[in-house]
Amino acid sequence: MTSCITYFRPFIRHGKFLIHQREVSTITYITNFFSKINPFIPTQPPAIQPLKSQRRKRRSIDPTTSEGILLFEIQELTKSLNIEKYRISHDLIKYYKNKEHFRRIENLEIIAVSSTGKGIGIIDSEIDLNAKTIVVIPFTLKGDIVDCKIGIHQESFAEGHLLRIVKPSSSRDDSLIKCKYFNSCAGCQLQMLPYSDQLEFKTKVISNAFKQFDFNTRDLPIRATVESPLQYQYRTKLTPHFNSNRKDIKIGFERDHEGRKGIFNLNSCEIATPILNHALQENREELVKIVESYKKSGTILLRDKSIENNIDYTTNHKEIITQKINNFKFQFPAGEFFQNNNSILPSVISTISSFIDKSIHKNIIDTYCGSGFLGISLSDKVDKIIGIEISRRNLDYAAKNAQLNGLTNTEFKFGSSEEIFKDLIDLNPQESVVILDPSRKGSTEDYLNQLSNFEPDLIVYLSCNVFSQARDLKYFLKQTKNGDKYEIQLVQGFDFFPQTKHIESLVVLKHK
Ligand SMILES: C[S@@+](CC[C@H](N)C(=O)[O-])C[C@H]1O[C@@H](n2cnc3c(N)ncnc32)[C@H](O)[C@@H]1O
Repeated sequence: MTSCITYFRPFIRHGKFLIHQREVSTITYITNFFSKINPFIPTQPPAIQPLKSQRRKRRSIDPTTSEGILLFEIQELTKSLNIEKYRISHDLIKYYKNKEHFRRIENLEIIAVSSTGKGIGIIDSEIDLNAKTIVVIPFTLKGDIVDCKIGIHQESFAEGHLLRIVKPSSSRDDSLIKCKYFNSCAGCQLQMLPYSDQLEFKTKVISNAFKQFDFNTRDLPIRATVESPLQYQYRTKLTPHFNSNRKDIKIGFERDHEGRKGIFNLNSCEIATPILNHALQENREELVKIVESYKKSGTILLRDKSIENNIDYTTNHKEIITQKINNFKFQFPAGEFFQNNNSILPSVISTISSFIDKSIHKNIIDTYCGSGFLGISLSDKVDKIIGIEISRRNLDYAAKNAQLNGLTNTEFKFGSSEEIFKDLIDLNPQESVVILDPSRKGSTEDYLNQLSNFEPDLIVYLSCNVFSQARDLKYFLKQTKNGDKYEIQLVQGFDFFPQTKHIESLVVLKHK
């Protein structure tokens, strides 16, 4: 009995909850049960330890990651709601991590949606009846009333798992959901939201990102997010995971369902192109054969290689893929980076084009150039394109793609983007456009300082992580030598990834 009391102690003190939601936790049952059979079980909560002694040194959290974004947005929300005390005891974090205890909450109202695409609700803390616990619940919208169970506790919030929508938000339309795995698969977050609302959500994410990095968003030219012509069936590459158990092979994605994790079998993905769905369904035996040849878990590549009337896919990382965007052809190895949603690429190119003035701009410096997609697509706007890329395989294809499209005005260099600036001494900065399109983590201070010293007339920053983009732009504008000589002329999202929380963001800066 003593060990039972020790085991349940953190919860027994909360046999009585004074909360707005009706709580039906297993703990309540257990507490009631033990209270009945053992009168020595304390009915009053023991004194709560002073905050100070419970506080651990906070690890530093990268503000451009999901965790950092949530932390910032939760702080903003609690400030706006005047909730001074929201916390989770570290004893409880440890407890939840070690034992699988779930607390069930009924009729919880979702009061906001974070830029991570997850809804946020507030419940009373389990450790301190005067404090609140923030709950973050995937697949929910502002205004939904839900039943959920509370799982693992993180430092600033608890993970909630949706059990049931009790009353839907006025924005929710579940008839729009096309995928049978929606609510279970971690891939898409927004299928229940009408597409125009998805675009609005993404514009707000962009605004949140700039706000997080101290921009006054009212002064920024943030334009409405550009829609994707294809809202389903657009993804040209999938990388399903497989497990290590060869007797029960599963090929699919990470589950995100009622707190259960792990890979689940998936034989369709509504956002992927039809040929990739064919691979997942009809050609599943082929995929299983490939997986059988591996000993461990991993991912399998599915790359759409359809072009014109030739509809096909490959699983071979080295196979050379050809894609046609506008009037240009691009080749690259199937396992290397290429943009994933071809349908929206022409509108990105035409937006960037609209800022390039043939009478002023003579050079484009395409940094983080991959296989040359941006520079080559804009090659008819200027006299010279110089690209730089850190992946040798991508770089080789940038040079080959220039040839494939009959271009003679390009030069592609191998190296890290910071190294390009020393080679630009012969170029007139006032005639130059610098494009940067780094990966999720963004650029570096070294790069941004050199960019500022070079002082090009136009800077075009395309990013799949608007939070690292906003961080970089804050640094560039405020902390580099010539940053204050630039003004932001455009901030615009492009919906490269409909039905998901992701957004591609384009920012254009012009020398004043
Ligand atoms: C988001 S992709 C963009 C590629 C290209 N702009 C496109 O649209 O296809 C980012 C590229 O940056 C490259 N990269 C990453 N770090 C780099 C660095 N320090 N210097 C140069 N290229 C880098 C990656 O290999 C990848 O090809």
